[in-house]
Amino acid sequence: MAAIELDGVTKRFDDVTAVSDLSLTVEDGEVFGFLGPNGAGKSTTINLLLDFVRPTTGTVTVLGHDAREESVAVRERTGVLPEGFDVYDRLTGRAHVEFAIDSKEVDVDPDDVLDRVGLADAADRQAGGYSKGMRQRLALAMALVGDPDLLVLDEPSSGLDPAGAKEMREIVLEEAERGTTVFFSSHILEQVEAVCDRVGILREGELVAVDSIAGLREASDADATLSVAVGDPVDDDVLESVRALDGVQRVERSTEGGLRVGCDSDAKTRVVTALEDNGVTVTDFTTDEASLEDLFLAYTEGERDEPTDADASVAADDGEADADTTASRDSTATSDPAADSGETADSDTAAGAEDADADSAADESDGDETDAPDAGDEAIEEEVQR
Ligand SMILES: Nc1ncnc2c1ncn2[C@@H]1O[C@H](COP(=O)(O)OP(=O)(O)OP(=O)(O)O)[C@@H](O)[C@H]1O
Repeated sequence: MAAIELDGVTKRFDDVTAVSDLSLTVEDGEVFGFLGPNGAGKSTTINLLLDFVRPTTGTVTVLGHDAREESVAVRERTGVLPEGFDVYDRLTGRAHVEFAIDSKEVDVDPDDVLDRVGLADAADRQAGGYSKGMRQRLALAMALVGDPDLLVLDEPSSGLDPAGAKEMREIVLEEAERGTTVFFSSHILEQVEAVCDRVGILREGELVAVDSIAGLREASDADATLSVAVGDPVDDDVLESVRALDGVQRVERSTEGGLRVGCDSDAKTRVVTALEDNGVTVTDFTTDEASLEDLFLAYTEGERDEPTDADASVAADDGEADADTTASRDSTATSDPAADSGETADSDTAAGAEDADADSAADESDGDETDAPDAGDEAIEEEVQR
């Protein structure tokens, strides 16, 4: 069974189309990275999964439940780390987790959960004194309460330093090993490379690619830079003939007297052959593959009418996790500060996700947001009073 299934989902806010005709399947147990630049529609998609916003058209199925009709069942089995989560300064770490336990109505030892995220020693301290990394781990602890089948993490490494991001990554991987499906968003490809089986790239509300990072890299026409060492200096006319080759974007002379050629991956052989055909002795050549950042930009910037081989219509059908990428789950997952939060899931949503007023959601028929975060806010404030 698929953990998440979006079928032809469009979400419009007045004249803004936040998500457009999105069809996507995330398999059970998969770690799926959801990528896109600011405003691409990532948070909106997450809010659609949780019934915090409702699709204008299309259907959303989460853990086999219709996200609209059975949002309570979805939330019972889903842990959420919202973008821009912040703690309640006066509450201890344990009180935060106890709040999540009460909301989910589960019988769990809060210290066990805090231990899982490495906060056991800080359980009795007020969360206002926690570092950014500790706050994120606390948010994750709240999301982990009740061993959810699905973890939804919106920019989970937001604002963390490399060490904090590494810890977050390790916890995500541990959860994945327990069989939890993880769906998380980021706007930086490097952050998800290590932990994700597959990534989906969203651009202006549209899914432009779904694949493993290795698959994306292969399919992308992001430049590689070819460095060619030559026996004798290359004449200007030879240089021009290389520049004119199909798939070559730029050619320059290197300081060592050779050439540096920016070209599509599949143009490398043509460059070397053309040089040799023109009597140039190629003594060595090396290629620098496009960086992850280049790759991300190749999918999210530039002309829209230059689809890559891994465009969504091809790749979205590929429901299986790519074995190559699964094997490479061991690297980074960092993120920028959540300065851009506040569009949707606000700081109270971690609590609110479990506590969201399902009736108020169900009462809404026009597809606008529900006010789940406030429900969580009030309840946690009551907790403070006690
Ligand atoms: N409640 C709303 N009302 C009006 N427009 C909205 C609302 N929520 C989102 N949008 C718009 O929908 C688009 C997608 O926003 P969304 O927050 O989903 O993007 P995102 O990919 O999560 O961006 P970021 O990385 O900045 O968080 C944006 O143009 C945004 O302004």
